[in-house]
Amino acid sequence: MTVLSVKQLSIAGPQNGVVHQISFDIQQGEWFALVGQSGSGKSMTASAIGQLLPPNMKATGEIWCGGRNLLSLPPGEMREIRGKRVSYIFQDYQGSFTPFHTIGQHFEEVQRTHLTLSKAERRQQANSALISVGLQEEMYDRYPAQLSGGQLQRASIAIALLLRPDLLIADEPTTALDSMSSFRVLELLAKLQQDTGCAILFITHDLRHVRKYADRIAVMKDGHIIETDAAQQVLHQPQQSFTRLLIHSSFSFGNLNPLPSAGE
Ligand SMILES: Nc1ncnc2c1ncn2[C@@H]1O[C@H](COP(=O)(O)OP(=O)(O)OP(=O)(O)O)[C@@H](O)[C@H]1O
Repeated sequence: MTVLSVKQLSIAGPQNGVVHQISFDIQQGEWFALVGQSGSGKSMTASAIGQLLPPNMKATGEIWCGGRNLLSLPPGEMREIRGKRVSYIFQDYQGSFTPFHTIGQHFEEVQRTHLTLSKAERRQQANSALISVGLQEEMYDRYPAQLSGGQLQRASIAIALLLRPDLLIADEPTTALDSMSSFRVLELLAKLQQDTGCAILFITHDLRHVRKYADRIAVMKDGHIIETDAAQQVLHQPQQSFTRLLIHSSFSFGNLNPLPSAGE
C-alpha cells in the first residue's frame, strides 16, 4: 500500500525555483531515503508534505496521503493529518521543544489535541512511549535542557510516534549528534519501524546513514531527483556520475565503515 505519493512537486521562492517537478512514492513500512548535497531541496520537499514551508515559498503539484491531496488541504485539516498520519523529527531537536515546558507537558499537548484519554491513561501512555525509546519514566518531569542531545532526540521520536503515524519524516535526525548517539537513534528508528509498521522518509546528505537501513534511495541534485532505485542498486551500481561522487564523498572521509558488499 502506498502511504505517500508525490507527483510533479515543484517549490519556488520569490526569486527562483528550488525543487523542480519531482515524483516519488513511499510504501507502507518502507524506509525511503532522500539523499543529496546541502541545498539540493531535501528539507523543502519534507516541509512541503506537512504544509510547513516558509511563507515566501510555494509548492505546486500533488502530494497524496490517505486519499487526499495535502497541498490543497485547509490548515485545520492539515494539522489533524500532521501527527496522526504524518509526523516529523528534525535535526534541530532542541527547536522541537519549548524550553519552559517539561517533557511530560509536550506529551500532554499532543495527547490533549488528538486523543480522549484520562489523565492517568495519558501518563501511562507517555511512560510506555518513553520506555520504548530507551528513556526512564523520570524524564517525564524534566525540562528539555536537562536531557542530553541523544536523549532529547529520542524523546522527540517518542512524541512523534505517539499517534502511530503512517509516515515518519526524519529530516537529518542524526546530524547534530555524536556518532554513538547517532547510531543509537538509527537503530531505534529501525526497531520502532518494525514494531509500528510505519514508513520512514529519511533525509540525509550522508549515505553512510542509510546503507544499513534504507529500502530505497532517491538522489536529489539541484532540486531534481536524478536517480531512484532499491538501496543496494543505488549503492553498488549507481547510474549517475553524481551518485558515484556522493557515494565516494560519503565513504571516503574517516572511512571506518566501508561500503558493504551486495547482499550484506
Ligand atoms: N526561506 C527561504 N527562501 C528562499 N529560499 C530558500 C529558503 N530556505 C531555503 N531556501 C533555498 O532552497 C534551496 C533548498 O534548500 P533545502 O533546505 O531544501 O536544502 P537541503 O537539501 O535540505 O539542504 P541542507 O542539507 O543544507 O538542509 C536552497 O538553495 C536554499 O538556499
